[in-house]
Amino acid sequence: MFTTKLLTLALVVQPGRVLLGMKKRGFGAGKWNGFGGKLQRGETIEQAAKRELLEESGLVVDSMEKLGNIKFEFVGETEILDVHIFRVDSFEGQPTESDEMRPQWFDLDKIPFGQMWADDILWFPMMLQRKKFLGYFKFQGHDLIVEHKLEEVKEL
Ligand SMILES: CNc1nc2c(ncn2C)c(=O)[nH]1
Repeated sequence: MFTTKLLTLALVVQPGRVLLGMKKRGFGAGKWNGFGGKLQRGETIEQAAKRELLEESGLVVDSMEKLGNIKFEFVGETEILDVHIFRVDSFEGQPTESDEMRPQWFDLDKIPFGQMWADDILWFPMMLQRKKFLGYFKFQGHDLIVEHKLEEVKEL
């Protein structure tokens, strides 16, 4: 009954700040988010995360760690979004606007959670503390969380 779509999400973190992108079109347009998207045929999740970051921000990953996995359900829809979340601590290049994303650095005490997906404020602190986490969020529309689970885990 449910199908699953694998997606990647990469958060680029430097001391005291995080890079977010303003999504310019498509799913989640108008929200600040990390960088990511779907896997191409034959790609691993890690390869897709690196490719999507390069395509959407112009940055080449030097080091990246898998920190989270969140499954999203939307009431009335049968496709589960299975989002694999990575933290990027070192990269090459300069953040560059793409068709999809307008990148901007945010101080960690000024993250625009009010203009992000409603779940982000709940798991960002774990990602910033390098904690590993598993989550499940059920959304009603794109703004209301009607159910969720979020736990720190030792291993993903
Ligand atoms: C539904 N909440 C949510 N969805 C996302 C996110 N990143 C990519 N996608 C598809 C996110 O942070 N929250």
